[in-house]
Amino acid sequence: MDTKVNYIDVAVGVILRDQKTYVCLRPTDKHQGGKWEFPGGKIEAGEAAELALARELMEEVAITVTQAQPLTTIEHDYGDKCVRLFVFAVTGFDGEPTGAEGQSGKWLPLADIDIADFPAANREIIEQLRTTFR
Ligand SMILES: Nc1nc2c([nH]c(=O)n2[C@H]2C[C@H](O)[C@@H](COP(=O)(O)OP(=O)(O)OP(=O)(O)O)O2)c(=O)[nH]1
Ligand SMILES: [Mg+2]
Repeated sequence: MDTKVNYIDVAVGVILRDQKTYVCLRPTDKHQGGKWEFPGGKIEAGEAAELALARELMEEVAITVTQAQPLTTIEHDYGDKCVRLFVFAVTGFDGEPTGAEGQSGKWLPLADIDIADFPAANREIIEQLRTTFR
């Protein structure tokens, strides 16, 4: 039996400005649908995480990333799938974030961030944001 875990690698951007972060609502028909998320998506085979981040943030929220730093990497088993999130703090960007794929988006004050609204894998990010960026 193959016991190796196949992780889905995902690039995630915590877009930061004025003590707020831009989050999007995941469509209900998608994995973890109905939860808020940090924009991002699957890293393609052979693609660097930073490049996937820039590509996904252009596709999903129509911004050009000009400054990003790795925040953390999170491995999480949802039971139906395992994800590995490469999380970046996006502190510089051109353009104004918008739900470019028709999804809802909003600037969420870091003071109001609540783990209950995000996928379970995001717990560590939420806790880090509460302490680091307060
Ligand atoms: N983008 C994003 N994905 C997250 C977060 N937390 C979390 O567990 N995930 C999971 C949900 C999904 O299983 C996976 C990301 O997949 P995705 O649906 O965004 O991928 P994608 O943008 O490439 O979309 P698609 O082409 O497959 O439709 O990571 C988060 O904060 N942001
Ligand atoms: Mg996505």
